Amino acid sequence: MTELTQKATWQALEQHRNTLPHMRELFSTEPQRFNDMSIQACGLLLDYSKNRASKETLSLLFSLAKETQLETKIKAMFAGDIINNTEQRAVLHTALRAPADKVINVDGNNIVAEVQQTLAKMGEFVDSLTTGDWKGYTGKTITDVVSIGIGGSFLGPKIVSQALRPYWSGHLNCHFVANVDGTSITEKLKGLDPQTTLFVMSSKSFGTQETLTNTLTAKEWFLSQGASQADVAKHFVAVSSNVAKATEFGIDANNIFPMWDWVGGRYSLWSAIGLPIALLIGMDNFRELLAGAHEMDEHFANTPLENNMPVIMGLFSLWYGNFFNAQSHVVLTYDHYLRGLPAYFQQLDMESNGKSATLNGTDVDYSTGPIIWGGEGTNGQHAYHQLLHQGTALVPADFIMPLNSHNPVGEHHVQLASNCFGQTQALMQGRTYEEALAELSNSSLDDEQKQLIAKHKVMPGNKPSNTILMDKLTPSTLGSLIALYEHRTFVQGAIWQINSFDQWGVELGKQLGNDVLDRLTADKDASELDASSNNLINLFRQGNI
Ligand SMILES: O=P(O)(O)OC[C@H]1O[C@H](O)[C@H](O)[C@@H](O)[C@@H]1O
Repeated sequence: MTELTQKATWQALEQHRNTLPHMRELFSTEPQRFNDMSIQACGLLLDYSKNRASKETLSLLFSLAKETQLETKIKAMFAGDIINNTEQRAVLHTALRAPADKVINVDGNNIVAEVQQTLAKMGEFVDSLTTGDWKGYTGKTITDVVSIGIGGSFLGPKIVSQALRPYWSGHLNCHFVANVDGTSITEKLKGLDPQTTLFVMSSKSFGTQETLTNTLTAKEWFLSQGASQADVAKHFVAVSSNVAKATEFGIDANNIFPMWDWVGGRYSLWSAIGLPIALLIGMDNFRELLAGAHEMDEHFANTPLENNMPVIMGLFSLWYGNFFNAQSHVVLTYDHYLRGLPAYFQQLDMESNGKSATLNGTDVDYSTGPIIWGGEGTNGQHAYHQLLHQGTALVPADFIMPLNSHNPVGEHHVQLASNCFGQTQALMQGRTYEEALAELSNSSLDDEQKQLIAKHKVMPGNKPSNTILMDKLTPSTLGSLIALYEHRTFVQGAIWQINSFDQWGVELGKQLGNDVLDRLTADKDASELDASSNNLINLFRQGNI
């Protein structure tokens, strides 16, 4: 057994789990529950009252957080300690949104100054593109930006740009290419004019196969349409921590925006990786996004655990994963602009906390990161909510909704809100057999049929959810919301004593993929591989089944 599961508090939580009454009962005996179990910070309200928790639960969970030195670990992250121990790196995405006068030293350099310089460089670039000063090789204004990147160098900019659609301020449009599947770039390039298209190649390492291949294809397309090699500088810029490699690739050194190894890919939208966002919403709004995230950083770093939003959310997720065997967590956004957020949180959390070894290499004997999934309300209500309500798996849910819509047409928003709140209520209270039977009292069914149908209409309830509200979706509230989930991920990783900032699990597939590529392209024999891989390779070479 690991130290964590041996802790008296851990064991007390295990005992305590079975003593909790149904949430219906908790609500009926605690009229103050919403007041006691909701907090406001950074433009967000978190209602966590619809959780399987009493005062004792909370007190045990906070004790666990304290005993696992969560507060010390939070301080260590903000101070730039080398908390990513397997890569010997600091973890400082928070420095990307720190105020300009803050000093955070890494290896003797004040990184906040470097961050500010890069933001200024981004600002100049955004200005020159949005004013139309930056011209393409035939003197035309740039109208389209194609962002090429994958993983953390793709999803953040894409989802945030989508979420902040009401803030797009200029004439630019932005397209995203990530997958190495040639269809992705081919379809994106259709209809684009090389004279008015600019490519932003985003790769922290500048070594990612998909991004290099897509950029080469983009460059070939560009050159094949009449542009010359000398014109590339006006149409290709890069964001990378590997400036040398980017220059070698042919990107003009003046057009490379730096990032740093103390920013993890999935935490990097706040850096120059966010350039596509800034191009669409303007630099002032981009700075608002950073300010919102910074506000959440301050809240996380300085608020006692008991009132700390990311801590509370992290602890509840751990509560269900470790003590109720919940294997997944659903994020339900009741806002069409936020429809991509579940995928973003999926990348953030699953790449961070999908680990099985503790920091010192011991195997864990408890669940770590859950499967994060989700979608847009109300669509999901007509699909997978059935399982949330009556399935055998326990799936804790987060409901996210702005109180005011950017598109207040007719009755839409009030209907959206009624669905959102109605769902959390149904999950919590459920429907008993007696209630279901009573609902059928006026039907023409005979008693036997009524009893059968009533049985199928029973909903156990007691299904946990958090509700997160904001006045309106703005760059600032979105910044706070994303930072909230970043820190929630940190809280869980810290208690589980895992490294939330490396991703060794993605390496083997890449390595073997490269080996397979050799076998597919160089006709290298594959018979020494397992029979399945060997046959699949042969079928691909053959080109038909
Ligand atoms: O930005 P890059 O170096 O191109 O990396 C792109 C992505 O690929 C890697 O395999 C990781 O799984 C991601 O964390 C990373 O964001």
